[in-house]
Amino acid sequence: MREVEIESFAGVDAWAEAIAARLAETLGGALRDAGRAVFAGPGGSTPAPVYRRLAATDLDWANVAVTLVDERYVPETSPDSNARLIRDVLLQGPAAAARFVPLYTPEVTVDRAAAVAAHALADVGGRFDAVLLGMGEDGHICSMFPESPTLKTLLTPTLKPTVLGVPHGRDGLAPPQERLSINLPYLMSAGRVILGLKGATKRAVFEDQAKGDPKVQPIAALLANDVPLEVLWTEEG
Ligand SMILES: O=C1O[C@H](COP(=O)(O)O)[C@@H](O)[C@H](O)[C@H]1O
Repeated sequence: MREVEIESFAGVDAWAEAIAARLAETLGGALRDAGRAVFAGPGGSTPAPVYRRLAATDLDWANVAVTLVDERYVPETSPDSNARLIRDVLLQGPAAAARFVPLYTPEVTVDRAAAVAAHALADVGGRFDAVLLGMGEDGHICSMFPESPTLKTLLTPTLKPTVLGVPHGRDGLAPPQERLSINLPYLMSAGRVILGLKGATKRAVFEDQAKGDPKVQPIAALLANDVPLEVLWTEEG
């Protein structure tokens, strides 16, 4: 199991600034090398300060594709929509020129929507240059939830990068939502993966889960496989 240093920052501003700068550096490098770049980020309560700073970065956003690492199976009109957060906070200012690739489409089933999303991500190269992750207090990243029936498949390192449908269960939302999630191979093939953590509880959860079973614990799976992971933490929750 690989050791990854947890980099600590004094306050949310310094933490968000550092994450946004690293994401922008990696996206800028991909734009220079390939003329295009792909970013994938989370929803939830953590990323907004990072998205606000990244949105204002001077990048060739017209050649950047922005997508999600996971999505609740709800339309963007729902307050639970991760796409809504991306549109409201990241795709603003200079970053409004980016191409957004949502994961949610209204299909007959969540699995059909996952297949459509997998195709859409393949259409923008099937690989992410820069990824931002959040983590729930149960140790989930993306929509890789403990005891979820799709967890082992999502964490299987030998599959191709794809998007899977996740049945509703322990996501903490009321009512629980079906989900769409990228799988671990998408993180293994990424150029850079930054996990942003806030608060003492999440740091303790990360350190505990890092010692877990990579077949069923997402943090352990990140460390047991070749994910280019950096962990940035601030005490301020
Ligand atoms: O439900 C989700 O949870 C995780 C963690 O959310 P946070 O509020 O603790 O930051 C998030 O990364 C994911 O995108 C989201 O769908």
